Amino acid sequence: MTILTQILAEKEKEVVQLKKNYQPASRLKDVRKRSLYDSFLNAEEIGIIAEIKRASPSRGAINTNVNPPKQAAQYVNNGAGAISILTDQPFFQGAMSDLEAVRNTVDVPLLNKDFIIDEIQIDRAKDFGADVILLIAAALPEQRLADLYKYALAKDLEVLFEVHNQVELAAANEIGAKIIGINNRDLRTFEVDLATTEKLAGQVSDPNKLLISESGFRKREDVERVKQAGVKGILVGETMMRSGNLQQTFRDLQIPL
Ligand SMILES: O=P(O)(O)OC[C@@H](O)[C@@H](O)c1c[nH]c2ccccc12
Repeated sequence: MTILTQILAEKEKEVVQLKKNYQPASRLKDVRKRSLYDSFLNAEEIGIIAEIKRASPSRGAINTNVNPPKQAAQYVNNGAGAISILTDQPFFQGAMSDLEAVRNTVDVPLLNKDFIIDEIQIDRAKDFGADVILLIAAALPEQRLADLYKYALAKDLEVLFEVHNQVELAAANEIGAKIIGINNRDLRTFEVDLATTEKLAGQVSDPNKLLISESGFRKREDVERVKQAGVKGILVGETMMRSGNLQQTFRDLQIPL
């Protein structure tokens, strides 16, 4: 059984509980919409989505003492264009309350990073302050992805549609995803290879698609590589969470387009 399968099995249980217990109610103090698409598509620099990730199945504990709103504020002060908040608890030690806390601290677009398999998780993401949700092509059949995509749009959320190979990229196009995340990490094997972005980004010619490269960014040359491939943004987790000098880390990774 792959890790993705294990995570999805846990999500099934979480969704059962949510359907029993979750009382939909917006917690938003500031309802203004923050668009990842608009802010990244025509930017003059590579956009950086900095992630809050305490731990992960592939890397174990990363930074379990993080204070999410404080960390998010530092990300934004150093130039992050958006923040990703991992809210999965069993595998990543995140929480929905992290998202809410960050929402009340910074004003950039927020991505709720989780394994979404059901509409109720989208309702909850919206309630807790997400502007963008993640849909992982590898997690669900295409018809289900299409349904969830539509549901999110109807709730005025944006979707980062995550792909890792050509079949998944074809699904993204079929569904009409405007923001495509190319994950350099294979969620089945954990192997990270920036060539994934090089291969897949070259197959997207529509200038109205916003391409984001995800995972494995450590140094400037990594960003140069995916910039050549045509992406407008990068998603950086571990390097941010381990950085002892965020100003320096952002200086290294932020390059003009
Ligand atoms: O820590 P990294 O290598 O910078 O990766 C960040 C991000 O791309 C990664 O956390 C991620 C990409 N897709 C996901 C799906 C679920 C959970 C996590 C992820």
